[in-house]
Amino acid sequence: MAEPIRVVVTGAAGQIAYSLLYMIARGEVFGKDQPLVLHLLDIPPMMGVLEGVVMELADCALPLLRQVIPTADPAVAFKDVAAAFLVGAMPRKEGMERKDLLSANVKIFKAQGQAIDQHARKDIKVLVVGNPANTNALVCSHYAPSIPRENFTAMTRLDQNRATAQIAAKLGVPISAVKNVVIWGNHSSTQFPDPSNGVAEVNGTSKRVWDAVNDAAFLQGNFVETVQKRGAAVIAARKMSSAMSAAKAACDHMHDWWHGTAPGQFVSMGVISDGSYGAPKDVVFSFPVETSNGKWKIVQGLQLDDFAKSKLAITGKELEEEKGEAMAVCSAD
Ligand SMILES: NC(=O)C1=CN([C@@H]2O[C@H](COP(=O)(O)OP(=O)(O)OC[C@H]3O[C@@H](n4cnc5c(N)ncnc54)[C@H](O)[C@@H]3O)[C@@H](O)[C@H]2O)C=CC1
Ligand SMILES: O=C(O)CCC(=O)C(=O)O
Repeated sequence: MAEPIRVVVTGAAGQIAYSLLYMIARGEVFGKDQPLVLHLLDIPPMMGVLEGVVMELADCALPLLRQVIPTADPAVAFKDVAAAFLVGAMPRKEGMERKDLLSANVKIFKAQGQAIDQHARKDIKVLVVGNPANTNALVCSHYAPSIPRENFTAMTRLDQNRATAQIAAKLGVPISAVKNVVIWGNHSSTQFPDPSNGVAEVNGTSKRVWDAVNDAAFLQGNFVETVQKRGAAVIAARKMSSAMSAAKAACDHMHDWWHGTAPGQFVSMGVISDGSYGAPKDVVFSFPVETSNGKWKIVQGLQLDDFAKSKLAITGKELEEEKGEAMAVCSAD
């Protein structure tokens, strides 16, 4: 069996972590033959709750879990870690936009970027989940200059999973029959869920999602809005933000980054933009990517119509504004 790897989850006493830790420790992300040492970071007042999570992890009797290190010290949490799930941040309440969290949350990601820079492995893979996820990932990378910028990513896989589920339901096919419906831009209500390169297996035949659904008004209207506003709909219903589905999406994201995507499969990841498809450069923008050997590559050559281009422009503008605001907050600190 392989040597254990160290994996950190921040916000480890929170609701997403409660689902996420079990999935990671069962081997659903790094593999069923990859032993793990789990580092659990939370803030000092949550250490009592975290102790309960540690007890439960022990009581799960998971063969791959070699050690659990609960801590409130980022230096301990990030020491020698190969992968980081940065979940710990304040969630929004009903009526707020995710960017309303920016001033409180970016400072967390500045401090954690600095700790990653000093203590983590230089090939660490960082997934930022805490909102506003794209801009937090940008800030985190900015304060970890010794680590390549492509090692910092933000989660838009939940949005992709939501979009895929909406299309599958519309067509009355299983989720596994729908592929390559992707998310562009920000994990916010300006994101653009794009079915135009999606394919679906319907009655044994592979079709473009666009042709299979055959309802442009739905694909450019209700579908887009439902995915954009799904997080808010869950908050309105649950009075708490999505957690089980967020944990599942975090596992999907890291799994595909770690192990690679299947040939021809696109997944959505917030990654540092090189300006592809006219997106602003140097913001963390969600693109369709393919992954192999632990690296992601933006899928090139997809066609964007005028509708799609206008949506990318809106979400790109929002990311540039968030970047300006975040950097101002961080430099005022
Ligand atoms: N990107 C995405 O698709 C999604 C992002 N989110 C975001 O994930 C974040 C976490 O959500 P939940 O787990 O539901 O929240 P939660 O409030 O249940 O848990 C957050 C945990 O983070 C901890 N925390 C706060 N500051 C910290 C710090 N400096 N270091 C370490 N831990 C810290 C808190 O003490 C708490 O235990 C929120 O910002 C939420 O908006 C949630 C769902 C989807
Ligand atoms: O919507 C939120 O603010 C919290 C959870 C989230 O980001 C989501 O469900 O997409």
